[in-house]
Amino acid sequence: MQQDEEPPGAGSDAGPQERLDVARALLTATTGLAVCDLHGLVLEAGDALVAQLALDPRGRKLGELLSTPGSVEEPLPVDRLVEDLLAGAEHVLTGALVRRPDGQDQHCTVMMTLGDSGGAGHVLLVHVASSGSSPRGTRPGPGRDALTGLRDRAGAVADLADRLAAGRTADRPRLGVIACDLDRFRVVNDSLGVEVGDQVLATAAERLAVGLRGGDALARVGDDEFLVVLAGLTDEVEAVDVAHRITRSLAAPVRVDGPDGPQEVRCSASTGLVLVDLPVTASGGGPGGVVDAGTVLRDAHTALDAAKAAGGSSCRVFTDALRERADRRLTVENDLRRALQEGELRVHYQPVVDLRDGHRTGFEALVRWAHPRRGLLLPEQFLDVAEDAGLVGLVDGLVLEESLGFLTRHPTARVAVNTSARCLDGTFAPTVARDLDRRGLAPDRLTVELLEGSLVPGDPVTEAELRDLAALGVGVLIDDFGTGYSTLSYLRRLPVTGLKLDRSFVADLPQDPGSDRIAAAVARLADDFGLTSTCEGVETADQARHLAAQGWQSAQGFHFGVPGPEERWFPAGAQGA
Ligand SMILES: Nc1nc2c(ncn2[C@@H]2O[C@H](COP(=O)(O)OP(=O)(O)OP(=O)(O)O)[C@@H](O)[C@H]2O)c(=O)[nH]1
Repeated sequence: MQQDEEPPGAGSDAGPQERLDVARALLTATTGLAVCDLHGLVLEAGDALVAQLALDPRGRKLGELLSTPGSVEEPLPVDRLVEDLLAGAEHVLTGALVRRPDGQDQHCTVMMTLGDSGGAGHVLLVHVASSGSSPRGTRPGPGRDALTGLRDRAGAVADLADRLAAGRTADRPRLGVIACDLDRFRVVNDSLGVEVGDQVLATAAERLAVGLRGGDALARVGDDEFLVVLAGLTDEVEAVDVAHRITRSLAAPVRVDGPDGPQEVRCSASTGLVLVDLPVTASGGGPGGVVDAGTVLRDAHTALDAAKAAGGSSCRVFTDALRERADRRLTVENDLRRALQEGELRVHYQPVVDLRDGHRTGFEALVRWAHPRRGLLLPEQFLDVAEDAGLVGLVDGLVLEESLGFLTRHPTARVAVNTSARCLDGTFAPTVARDLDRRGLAPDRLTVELLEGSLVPGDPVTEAELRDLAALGVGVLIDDFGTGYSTLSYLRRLPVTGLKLDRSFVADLPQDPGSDRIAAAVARLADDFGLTSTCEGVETADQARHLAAQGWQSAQGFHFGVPGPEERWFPAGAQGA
């Protein structure tokens, strides 16, 4: 990683917020201070640094005392960092290992600035902020993550359990535990390679370390997941502030050494915070009752899931209401797994008509759950749970299979199926091609509808899947058009064949002038791009006439027919569209 070329947060172009964050980190961290000459020779050292290093560093070179985070053998490249400062950077910031003579190496964050020695030129001001240590030191090995040098999951859980068992003290009544996970990190790996992914992970670890105070701990507990334990909290606001600061600092671009040279990568993170009232005694019984590490981690995760569900790059604090919601989701998830096995999911079909003459051009396939107790459930009552639980592939696969059967039984029909972008994992297009071929179906009788908001811009796997589908002749339609983000860039980049206007722009037609202008503009856009145009949620003849006059080609909605089972459209023995 090029972390020493210009470390994250370094440079004279650091924004005011970032400078404030750095200043705050220094004020709150257990910081060792040293004054060095420009070759890194330590001239003066504070007591905290002497304690951190377990020796008196005066007269020694920084490179002997500090190494790069990944390798204890590799001295911190002090000369390079000083060069950045001399070139104008306000400060440089990097992760490092403190190499202690007792072998108890410590992960730390080093910040350097230039100071004025008062006539004798510049000196180097060095701040070494400790970011947690291991009983066995930070050399990658058991209990340590090899990439970042941080504690691994097992080490983090053991540390948390120890802290909970130790209970509260007057100045440490609470713990704050933050689960932090990078957003859509897979895309970085897939598009730029795992080496760049590693650089992003290492930078995230460094940025997290900067925000730590004495006694706090940081660990890498999963692929792209970190755990921060904030010790000695008296105030809830303090913890929320740290969580927000982490979210903000990770949202800043990361400079990496990419396949085509240096570049910036953006990979935000979501955070979930849980506040734990520590028990009065080791056996529990304090205001928070008995708390175990597993429960705390589960609650932090529940908050993290809520932050992810809010779209990422955000922070959520755990509450009992979140727990109840998570429990309810788990119940629905288990029920859905059973329903999939017992064949309770059904496909209904809603007609799509040509707006010019009202003839039926095809159907949209819509999943329903014939729940034994709750009746017929609509997709919005269970699909988000299916997405979260990784079941959406099974649901979409079932709808696709049923729809292909429908096309086989009704040779002139066309059908559009909804597909989660999550299913575009490299296997979708080949599966569709094989299934169409097996049934002898023309590909242009099938359209795949993708929710605009579920598409990840720039994901090469998704883009390749869409290209393969389009090359096959399958329609690719952006559903709920106008509600997601990066819409226009999709039209430019992706082989989309059609747009479906979201029902929210249809609901207030023809009276609402805003909806009217949007609908008209999107119709023109579709026309200009040579795309098919469909509107959904058409409920009145007035709306249908208005949309037809704007140039929309086709429509669906209660005005033309509510979704129903196959038999409604094709009574026994009937065929065709
Ligand atoms: N570069 C790199 N990648 C890793 C490492 N360990 C795991 N990964 C990858 O990290 C990715 C983790 O992705 P997920 O957490 O499933 O998903 P995500 O893309 O971050 O999506 P969300 O968390 O839902 O926002 C996977 O692609 C793993 O292969 C590692 O040490 N280095």
